[in-house]
Amino acid sequence: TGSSRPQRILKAVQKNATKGDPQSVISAIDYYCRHKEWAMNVGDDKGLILDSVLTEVNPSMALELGTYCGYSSVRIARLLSPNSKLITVEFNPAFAAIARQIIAYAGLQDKVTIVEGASGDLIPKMKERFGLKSFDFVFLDHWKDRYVPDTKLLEDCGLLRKGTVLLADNVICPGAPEYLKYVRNNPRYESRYYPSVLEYTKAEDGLEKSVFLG
Ligand SMILES: O=C(NC/C=C/[C@H]1O[C@@H](Sc2ccncc2)[C@H](O)[C@@H]1O)c1cc([N+](=O)[O-])cc(O)c1O
Ligand SMILES: [Mg+2]
Repeated sequence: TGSSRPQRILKAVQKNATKGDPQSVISAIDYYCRHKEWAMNVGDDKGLILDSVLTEVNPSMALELGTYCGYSSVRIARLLSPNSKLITVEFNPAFAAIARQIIAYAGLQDKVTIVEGASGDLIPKMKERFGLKSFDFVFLDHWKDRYVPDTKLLEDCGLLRKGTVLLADNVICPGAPEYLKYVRNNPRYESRYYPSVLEYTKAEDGLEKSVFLG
């Protein structure tokens, strides 16, 4: 039994990045996944769009669905203001364990809370568990068939407020057609598509930004 891809990504971070330097962690993962072994991080092309939306929103409370190795957790948390927080939800304990180490290596452990479990189970418990009113920003990057049910769940649990920004990865590749239909035909959302490429490839992909109108 050899190592897993997430374990090899962690090794590449420990070998090539500087402890406490989030940008070097991001660059180390991007280099490894572009030149050695592809992995499903949002990546450097779509990452620049994520960065620009985050800078615009400047969220106090951010939610990420689908942590994987923590690449986008680091991208998000490095741009948060002091006292702002990211909650990231991960279903697979092995992935969560790697992500925790990568987030800590970047020095961002005080800004990021990784919760292990399924988004569908955890979203209804978030208000009570974290004493929060609502999220200012949500990054969707988990199972693509969970984008619509979890968006509806966030609405129903009162976790979205007027102006909350949802940003969804992979709306073209692998694709989230039901989600695009849901947010684009819904008067409660103002949506915009940001064209880009699938991480580390030339295939078409993009991010959908949707503002909840309340
Ligand atoms: O499948 C993709 N992403 C699914 C991601 C899933 C991640 O989220 C949880 S599932 C979960 C987490 C929380 N709650 C419930 C379930 C998994 O353990 C994984 O860490 C994907 C695929 C490609 N691709 O090119 O094939 C490219 C991408 O950028 C992708 O994001
Ligand atoms: Mg993705």
